Amino acid sequence: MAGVKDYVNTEVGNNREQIEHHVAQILRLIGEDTEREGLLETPARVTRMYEEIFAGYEVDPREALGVTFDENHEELVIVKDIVYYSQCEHHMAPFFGKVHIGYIPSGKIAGLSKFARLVEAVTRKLQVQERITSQIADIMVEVLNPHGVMVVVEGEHLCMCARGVKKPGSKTVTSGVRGIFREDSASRAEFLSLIKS
Ligand SMILES: Nc1nc2c(ncn2[C@@H]2O[C@H](COP(=O)(O)OP(=O)(O)OP(=O)(O)O)[C@@H](O)[C@H]2O)c(=O)[nH]1
Ligand SMILES: [Zn+2]
Repeated sequence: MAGVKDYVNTEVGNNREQIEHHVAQILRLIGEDTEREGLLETPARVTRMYEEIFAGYEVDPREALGVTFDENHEELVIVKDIVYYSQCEHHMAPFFGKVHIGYIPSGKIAGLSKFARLVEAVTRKLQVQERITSQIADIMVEVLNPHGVMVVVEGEHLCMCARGVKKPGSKTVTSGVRGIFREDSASRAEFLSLIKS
């Protein structure tokens, strides 16, 4: 499988010329001079950036988590502070932060790097934070069938900082809780205290 950085959106790659054309149009429409030196390469740069930041469309997130091992560890496993960058689907403005994933396996574990790959697969596209959170939790359940999953996502949304209500520093925190974590407040508390430590 390709490395996290190797994922590209081939749809963007196949439509490079058109995307560059439309980016140049937008530059003109906002009042820019597309012939000035600093902007000559900008449509091509934006297109290359789209190949990267929209690479999630090319990846099946279930496969990202794909390689699993049979193992008898039935205690809490946490992979925390997984940094993500995504784009809000309302404004196409970046939002970014950290994902914390905890699960209690029931015979099946995944390689640790695969959690970061799963996060890449669901965040590198137009998204809302709630959907990122529930997709990660649901795919964990589907692929690993664990006793429980808990996902916490922290996000800072530029559409709330740089424009609109202009509230820099405000953070959105979302959680997804599946299986045993729903009933067992002690497991939830253990997860929450460990992601803070
Ligand atoms: N629930 C949720 N809302 C989001 C997310 N990202 C952006 N938004 C919100 O999406 C909403 C879109 O609201 P609209 O009223 O259609 O758009 P708008 O006029 O640009 O809204 P303002 O941002 O309030 O100026 C805004 O309230 C954003 O803060 C997200 O990940 N989850
Ligand atoms: Zn937004």
